[in-house]
Amino acid sequence: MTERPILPALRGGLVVSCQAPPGDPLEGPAFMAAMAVAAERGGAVGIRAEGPDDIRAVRAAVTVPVIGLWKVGREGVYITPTPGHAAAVARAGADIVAFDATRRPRPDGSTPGDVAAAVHAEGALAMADVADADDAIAALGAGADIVATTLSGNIPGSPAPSGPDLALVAELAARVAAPVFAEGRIAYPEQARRAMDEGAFAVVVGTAVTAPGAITARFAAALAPR
Ligand SMILES: CC(=O)N[C@H](C=O)[C@@H](O)[C@H](O)[C@H](O)COP(=O)(O)O
Repeated sequence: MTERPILPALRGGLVVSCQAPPGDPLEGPAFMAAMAVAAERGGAVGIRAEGPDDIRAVRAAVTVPVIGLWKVGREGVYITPTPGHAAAVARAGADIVAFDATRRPRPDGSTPGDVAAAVHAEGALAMADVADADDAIAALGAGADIVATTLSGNIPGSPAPSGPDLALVAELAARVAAPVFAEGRIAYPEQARRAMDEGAFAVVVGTAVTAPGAITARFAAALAPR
C-alpha cells in the first residue's frame, strides 16, 4: 500500500507490462525486476507485473506505480480470478490490481464487485480488464476504479482485430467517467499515440517491449525467403 497519488502519476504515460509466461527463458522475479528497471529508465510511468513473486521483486526495484495481476491457468477467467487472488496481489505490493471483469462465470462464483471490494479492503485500486463496453459499465457500477481494454480480442466471442482495439478505447472514453487504459496488441509508438488521441488515460504495452522472443520472431519472419 502506498500514499503516493497513483492515478496522476500514470496520466498520459506509458505503462510497460513485464511478464514472462511459464517456460519462457526470462521467467523469474530477477529477470522481470531488471526488465522493469530498464522500462522505468526508458520513461515508463508504471509497470504491470504478474504473480506475487514478480510483483514483490518489481515493487522493490522501481519507484513508479505497479499494476499487479495473478494469472491462474489459461482457460476461462484466469486474470486474478477470485477475491483471494486479488487480495494477495495487493499484499504483494501492487498499487492497482487488474482482474478479469468480463461477464463470464468466475471459478469460485464471485462477481467483479466482490473482487473490487477485496482490492479496496487492501487499500489498492481495482482495474477492470474488459472485452467490451458492457463489461466496463457493469464493472464500474460494481466498484471498479479503472477500465482497461486488455481482453478485447482475447476471449471467445470477441473477434481480434489485427492491431489494438482503438474503437473500444474511443467508445469507453466517450461513455465512462473512469480512466480508460488502452492495452493489448499495441506494437508501434504511433499506435500508442493514437490510443491517447482516442481518449485513453494511459497506454499499456507488453509484448512489443518486453518479449525478446516475440520481437525476434517478427524480424526473423521479415527475413524469411519469399
Ligand atoms: C490477454 C492477456 O492475458 N493479457 C495479459 C495481461 O496482463 C498479458 O499477457 C499481455 O501481455 C498484456 O495485456 C499486454 O498486452 P500486449 O502484450 O499485447 O502488449
